[in-house]
Amino acid sequence: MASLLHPTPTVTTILKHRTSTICFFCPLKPTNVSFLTNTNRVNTNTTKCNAFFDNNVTSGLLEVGGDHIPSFLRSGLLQFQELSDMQRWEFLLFGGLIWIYLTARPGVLIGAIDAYLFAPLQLGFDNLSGRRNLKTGDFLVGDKIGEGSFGVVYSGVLISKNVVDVEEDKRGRSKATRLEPKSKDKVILKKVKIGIQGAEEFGEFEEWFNYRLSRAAPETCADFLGSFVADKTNSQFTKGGKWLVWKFEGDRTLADYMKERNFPSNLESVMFGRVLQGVDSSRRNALIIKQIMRQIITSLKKIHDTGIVHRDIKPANLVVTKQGQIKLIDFGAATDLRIGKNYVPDRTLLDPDYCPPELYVLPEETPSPPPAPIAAFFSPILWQLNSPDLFDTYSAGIVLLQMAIPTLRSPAALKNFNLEIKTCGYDLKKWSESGRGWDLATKLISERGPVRRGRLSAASALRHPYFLLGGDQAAAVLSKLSLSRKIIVEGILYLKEGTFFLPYRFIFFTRQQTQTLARALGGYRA
Ligand SMILES: Nc1ncnc2c1ncn2[C@@H]1O[C@H](COP(=O)(O)OP(=O)(O)OP(=O)(O)O)[C@@H](O)[C@H]1O
Repeated sequence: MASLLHPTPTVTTILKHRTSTICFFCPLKPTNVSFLTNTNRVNTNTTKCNAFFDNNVTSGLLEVGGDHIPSFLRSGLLQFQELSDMQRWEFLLFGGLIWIYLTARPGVLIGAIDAYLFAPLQLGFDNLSGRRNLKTGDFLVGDKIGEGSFGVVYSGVLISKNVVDVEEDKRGRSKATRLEPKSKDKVILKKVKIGIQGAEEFGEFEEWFNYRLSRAAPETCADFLGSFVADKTNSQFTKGGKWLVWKFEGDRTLADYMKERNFPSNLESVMFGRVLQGVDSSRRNALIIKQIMRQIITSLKKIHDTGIVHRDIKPANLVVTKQGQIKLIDFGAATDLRIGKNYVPDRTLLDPDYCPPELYVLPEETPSPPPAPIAAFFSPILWQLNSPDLFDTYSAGIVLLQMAIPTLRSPAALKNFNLEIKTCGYDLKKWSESGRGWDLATKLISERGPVRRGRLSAASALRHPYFLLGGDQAAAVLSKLSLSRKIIVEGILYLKEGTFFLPYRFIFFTRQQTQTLARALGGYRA
């Protein structure tokens, strides 16, 4: 049954013809039609919808085929019809605004539906299907592949009778070395550390985020299989220890690919299924990077739509699947700002190399979240005011830069870059111009042009802003000064431009030294 607002004349109609919903304007040919005005029901036999207008029905509810409209809906619609045009517009406007608010990011309405309907349904379904009844004996733990502050990550296999023959060695330990497991049975197991402060809470959060995303945006992250608590102690398990389990999504992360010299070409056939033909290599590289970036940003958009900010976006947390999908992993630092999950105002969980300058996902003065329903109700306002999602997009920007600039791929180079970009006030354009001399390089490396010019001479190159903003010169001059002069100069460098006459007057720099320092100031100030 559907309600349709009738444009002219002003009639609100509900039409139902047996089982199918129909439109007032369609060339319906019902028989045995009854329609209900505000006051009475009129039965008629007609062959066309439009015939109702001929019967002077300009307002009322229409029932076709003898079906009855539920009384609450009928009374609601009748009340709506009794409103003046102005009141109807007001009603619609108010309803529209409420709808916009409830559906605006991070989605109060869909979040409530998820929490009160989908989550319990998932729990019930998983319990019935046995998905939530994972046990210690279901897994064989293999090699350790990573370790964070709160967990240790292992590869492993889900024991399935058809796939792996489990044998016991002389000491009674399980062994599964004789049969290769099928890739679909490979899993990743994360053991939550025991006795480390915050580890247990971290495990709970990571589990919660994985379940939430498995409902809201499953394609963005690794397939979460569930968790279990070890029920015995042996060489692999400690009784009472919590384990989280994911499907094995791929044996390398973006960080692993980026470490190789031939990145990004090493991802070409993974991303595109084949080697791109007829495209020159630099363009091919650009296409691969663009594809990776598109996937990262698309996944971020999806998780942000649910109110989740990952807070640890970096190449090591992006698994590349065999099908060329980039999947987000490691949601231990994530926060759901729809309900304030894993949000502690003054706590920042971050990798300093990928973290934005603001350090916090919300301003530090943001209070601790209230109970979930209240937090959820106010979350669109919080989101609009603070745009917490931009925390992740900064990290994604760093990933893009590392992919595009090979010299930024090593951890040391990235640290250096972070210092430089801080000095440039996080102005990447300034960084590329002053620090890297990009503009100068483009003017030095170019064709001569028709009159054998078109490239900078050494003299003009020295006048280029790259050299004028010479932090190197400031450092060189400073290194030759006595300590007392150094302190004064440091102090002056700290002040704004226009105070340079001071060293000239009082500490007898040569004019040239003063000018050099003045020029250097822009580049030196740390
Ligand atoms: N679903 C998966 N499929 C394949 N590999 C995975 C999967 N999940 C994790 N890994 C691998 O395990 C490594 C560690 O995982 P994860 O980052 O979640 O653990 P962690 O303990 O938080 O480590 P860290 O804090 O160092 O990031 C990843 O870098 C990746 O190589």
